[in-house]
Amino acid sequence: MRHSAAQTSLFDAGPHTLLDDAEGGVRYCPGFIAGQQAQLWFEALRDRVAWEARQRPMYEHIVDVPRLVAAYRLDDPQLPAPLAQAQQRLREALPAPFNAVGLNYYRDGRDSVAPHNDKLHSLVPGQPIALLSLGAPRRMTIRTKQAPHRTCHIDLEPGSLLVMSHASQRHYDHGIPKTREAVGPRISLAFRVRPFEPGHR
Ligand SMILES: O=C(O)CCC(=O)C(=O)O
Ligand SMILES: [Fe+2]
Repeated sequence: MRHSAAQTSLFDAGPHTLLDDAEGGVRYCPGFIAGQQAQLWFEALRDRVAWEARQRPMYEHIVDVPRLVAAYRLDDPQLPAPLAQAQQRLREALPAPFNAVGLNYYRDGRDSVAPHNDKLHSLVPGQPIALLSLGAPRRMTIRTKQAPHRTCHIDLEPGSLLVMSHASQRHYDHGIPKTREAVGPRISLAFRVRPFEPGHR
């Protein structure tokens, strides 16, 4: 890891190591972005991103993906300002050469993401995934893939950053379960290092 004043401030914000492995495991940093800033980014992205409602096959049916999504390459000239600013903040804190961001918009407690690991073939080995949370808090469940399953729950607060190692994707699944509790809307930004081919858009 690179050492810089900005990186020290990441650690000053009080990261918690939830799981450990040779690549940094899974770390949670509350207050990575100030609350007011997180709220402004939430509102701007909610209102300006061209959110997509997707469908996917499940067994012999086609089902709605239970959240709205969007994705950008970070070199996109149309990149919304909050994403460029968030990328800059990440660059101060982590050495990873993030080049892509996936956005998830959970409108209410019925929206969710099923337990999964991020697709390893579309990630550069050794590079982390950084999840920045905006809007209402939601609970994430992280679970060992192998029995006996060990489960950890973490409430992802607005302005928090969750950094997951590439290695952690092989051994753990993560998801945002549905909840019957009255929860407000949440947007997550998943910054990744993708193996884009030169010239590919
Ligand atoms: O919303 C989150 O915090 C998790 C999103 C996620 O796991 C993903 O986009 O792959
Ligand atoms: Fe994921």
